[in-house]
Amino acid sequence: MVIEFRSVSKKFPDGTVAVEDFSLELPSGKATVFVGSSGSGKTTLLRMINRMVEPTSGQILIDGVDVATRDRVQLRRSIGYVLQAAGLLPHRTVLHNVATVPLLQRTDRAKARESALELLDKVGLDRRLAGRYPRQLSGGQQQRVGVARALASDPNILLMDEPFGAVDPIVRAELQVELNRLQRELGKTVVFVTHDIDEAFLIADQVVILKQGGRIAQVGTPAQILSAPADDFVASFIGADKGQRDLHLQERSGDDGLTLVVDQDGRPTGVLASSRPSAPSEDGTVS
Ligand SMILES: Nc1ncnc2c1ncn2[C@@H]1O[C@H](COP(=O)(O)OP(=O)(O)OP(=O)(O)O)[C@@H](O)[C@H]1O
Repeated sequence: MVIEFRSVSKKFPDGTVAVEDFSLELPSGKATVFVGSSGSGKTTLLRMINRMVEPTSGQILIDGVDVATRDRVQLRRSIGYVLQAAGLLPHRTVLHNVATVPLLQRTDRAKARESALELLDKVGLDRRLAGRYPRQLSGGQQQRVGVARALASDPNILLMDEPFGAVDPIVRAELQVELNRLQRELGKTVVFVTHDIDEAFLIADQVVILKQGGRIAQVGTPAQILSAPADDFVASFIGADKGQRDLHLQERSGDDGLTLVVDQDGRPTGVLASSRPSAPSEDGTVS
């Protein structure tokens, strides 16, 4: 499903302008990542898609339909939402957490249970964890449950707000790879928020680098941004000014055939031009 922002602004009652005149199309079945420093309006942008926050002006359309015309509860249930702390219900089992929305929608209990178990398989969790409570899981496992729960109503859109922020770097890398796989397999329109540019490059089909007030510094594929940062702000944000690192190559698991140049810490610093010969703007190899 295509999501379109049309001149969207959000001013909170205390006068804070979180987003000003933001327009952008988020392509269907692709992952768009909003990345920017704290307070740049990422979460506000995300929450306006499912009407947890209402814009002050402008419109957000999903497949051409203004979300303002949709029933809020229905809209929210039709869109998957994953939060940093997984947002699981502490006194419910893993199975119950995953099946929450289908049960609310009065899906047959046995059917909800079976699909919840299948979702655990899908996100790489052992079915034996189904009877546990969230506190009996590791942070990474909790995040997987959070993703399974968001997928339970089979939404076409998945909103993810710093979902991997609270887990350690190794588990985080695993979750990023898993998300790439799921994204390819399920073809959802994913909107992902992070302040970590490296995470953005690993996950995104479309990267949106934001300044304060939700102002767009640059939009493009990871390859376009890495090879041609729009200005000094972007160059500095993506670390292009940090000088040479100890570089090697890594195939990205997306379907774009991209080969990233990464440093010794696995942070993307460039893209190999020969992997996508048809795109003339992607001629910069290493930043
Ligand atoms: N309910 C609110 N009332 C007033 N101001 C708010 C409210 N929610 C957010 N803001 C302000 O709007 C701006 C954008 O906030 P937002 O949470 O969208 O940023 P963010 O880029 O997601 O930041 P972070 O990375 O810190 O989560 C900030 O200045 C924030 O303080």
